[in-house]
This record gives sequence, C-alpha cells and structure tokens, in this order.
Amino acid sequence: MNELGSRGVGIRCAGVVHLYRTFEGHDVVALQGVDLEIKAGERVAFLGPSGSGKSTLLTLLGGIQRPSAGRIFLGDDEISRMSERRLARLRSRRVSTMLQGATRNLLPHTTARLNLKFARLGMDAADRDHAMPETELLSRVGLEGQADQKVHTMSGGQRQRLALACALATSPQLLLADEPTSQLSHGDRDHVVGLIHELGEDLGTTVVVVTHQAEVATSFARTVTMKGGRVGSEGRNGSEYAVIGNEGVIHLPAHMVAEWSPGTLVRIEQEQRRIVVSHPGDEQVVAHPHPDAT
Ligand SMILES: Nc1ncnc2c1ncn2[C@@H]1O[C@H](COP(=O)(O)OP(=O)(O)OP(=O)(O)O)[C@@H](O)[C@H]1O
Repeated sequence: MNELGSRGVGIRCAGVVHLYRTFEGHDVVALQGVDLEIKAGERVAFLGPSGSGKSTLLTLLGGIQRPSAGRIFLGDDEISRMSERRLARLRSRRVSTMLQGATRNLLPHTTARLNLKFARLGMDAADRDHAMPETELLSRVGLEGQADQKVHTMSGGQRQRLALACALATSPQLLLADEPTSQLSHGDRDHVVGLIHELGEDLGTTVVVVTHQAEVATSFARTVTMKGGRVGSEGRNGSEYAVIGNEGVIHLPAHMVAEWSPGTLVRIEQEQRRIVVSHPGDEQVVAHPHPDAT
C-alpha cells in the first residue's frame, strides 16, 4: 500500500467471450476468448481497430456489463459472477470508469467541487476521511482556481481534468478510461496523459486506457492490441510481440499477415529463448525475442 492509502488491483481474464443481441435478434460477437493478465499498479493502453472489442472489454473490467462466458478476476474476486449489489459497490468504491466524452462523467450544471462530492457519495465516512482532500485533488489537476466554477462553462481540457479528479476521488484500485484524450488539443492531451501517469503512480492505481492516438500509446510501457475480439499482440517498451493464445494459436503481426497470405507454409522453431518463424520459400526469417529475455 502506498502513502495515500490506495493500492492497485491485479486483473485476470480467462476465455472471456461477449455477445450483443441486436434488435433484429442477431448475435454480434464482440469478444471471442480474451486471456489477459495485468499486474496490480500496472498502467496499460488498449489499442486496435474500430470494432475490435476494446470498449467492450473495458466495460466488463469495470463491472458495467457481465461477460457472456469466461471469467474475470480483480484480485481474488471473480467479478464475472458477482451479484448486482456487489457489482454496484465495486463500481462506487473500487473501480472508476471514465466513459468516452468528459461531460458523460460529470454533472454539467454544478460546480467542480460539487462534482467531486457527488463522486464520493458511495464511500464510507471512514474511507472518505482517508481520501485526498477535494482542494488538494483540484490542485493536483490544475483546477485550484475553478473549484466554484460550473462545469458547462469550462474548456474541454478543464472538464477532462475534472473528470479524472472525480474518477480518482474515491482512491480506486482500478481506473479505466475510454479515449480520455480523443477530443482535446495536443497541449490538453499531453496534460491529461501526464496526470494519468503521475496520479496513477502516486495512488498506486492500476490503469487501463483505450486510445487510438499513437502519442498516447507510446507513453505506456505496456500496450495490448485487440484484434477481432482477442488479444492480437502486445507491446513492451516500444517493441511489438505476438501472443501465444490458448491451444498454442499465435496471431502474426499485421505486417507479416499482409506479406504472407492465408495458406502460406511457415516453419516455427524454438532457438534458446527465441521463437523463429521462417518461410521456406524465400528464406525470410523473422525472430521475436521473448519479452523477458535479457
Ligand atoms: N450495444 C451493442 N449492440 C450490438 N453490437 C455492439 C454493441 N456495442 C458494440 N457492439 C459491437 O461489438 C463489437 C466490438 O465493439 P467495441 O465498441 O467494443 O469495439 P471497439 O474496439 O471499442 O471499437 P471503437 O474503437 O470503434 O470504439 C463491434 O462489432 C460492435 O459493432
């Protein structure tokens, strides 16, 4: 636990599947077997093309929806099997989700300070006493002068910084943010991303951010790229790695898929701590060192 009394929580997804039933009665498969582990206190960016399942996975981690199949654990608690009552407690105390668009997370016709008070309504009095004071929280996000300003009169960057303060007001174990910088200027984007890292580090919170922006993704030491409802690849400190899934399936990186059409024969060999994928036709050899290899 860190000095402010908060502690991140580890996440484990095993075979997570999610279907949506459309009005016409068809099933849309949004997630088709997500296996993923995130360590307590880790900060991760989810990337991937539109429709690959990023937002769906975020809502499942936040206990907003329950998966159709598979298991999701936050620490030792299996949230995929929690009662609605326990999920509601989880959402008001342990996990904060910033939905896409700052105003969806705020009460626009009230002040910044009242928004913070509202965010803390679900907390026990004892927890509230231990949480960061409102004035300090506002100052940490650069809004010390806006405490009594109404949200609808604030700029986009100010609103998003307030939304972040509200999300962290409960000292959550897990912060989930869907495209938190998508409608901001470059300056505001960098400010918000910097605050997510700084406050996440100070509070010890586990952080998952969905983003389409390369500038945001590169600020995260770990990226998870979704592809067709699964984890397609992972990035560690700027290097991209394929992920071996259940039953040994490997999704090849996009640039190789583009070069090698379906049906191409490849040879896969293990060479010390490297997996070598070679194409016998043109002697092309691509090697991926194991992320943990020194
Ligand atoms: N409420 C819904 N009803 C039906 N289908 C849905 C619903 N929400 C999402 N989907 C479908 O589920 C799939 C995954 O959607 P999701 O929004 O999770 O992807 P995403 O990677 O976050 O996309 P984007 O980057 O565009 O936000 C898509 O095919 C989408 O059309």
